[in-house]
Amino acid sequence: MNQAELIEQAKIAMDKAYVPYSKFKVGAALLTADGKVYHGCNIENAAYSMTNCAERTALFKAVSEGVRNFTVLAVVADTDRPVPPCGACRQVIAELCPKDMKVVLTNLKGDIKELTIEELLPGAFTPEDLHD
Ligand SMILES: O=c1ccn([C@H]2C[C@H](O)[C@@H](CO)O2)c(=O)[nH]1
Ligand SMILES: [Zn+2]
Repeated sequence: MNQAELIEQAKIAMDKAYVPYSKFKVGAALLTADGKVYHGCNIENAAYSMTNCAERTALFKAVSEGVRNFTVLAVVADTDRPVPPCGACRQVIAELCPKDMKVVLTNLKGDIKELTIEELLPGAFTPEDLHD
């Protein structure tokens, strides 16, 4: 699957967003080395802080199926600039994805920004920091 196709998958995921409070839909599509795609959307809650972002929804779905061989994560929203993942998602991406994995940020106008998670969250706290 190429990048344009993965972005289309993220848009399909975006349509599923449950956003009665913010009305701000976000979609994510996470590609694995064997070509599987995990969709994620943001899922809000009346207890606002329980909201789960699109990026973490996709990652948690995959990890809950024992899948970790991620190669690209695409994220889309109707933003002026390519949608930047929040700090919480950056931390979770840093934990679960390879340092050099491509994160493709985009918007509905077709602007695209490609970054690695190392660039999105330099010097992240990682599992290695827990060891002696
Ligand atoms: O990268 C982002 C940024 C925001 N949101 C969600 C959280 C909330 O539901 C809404 C507004 O912040 O957008 C995401 O899912 N991903
Ligand atoms: Zn987030």
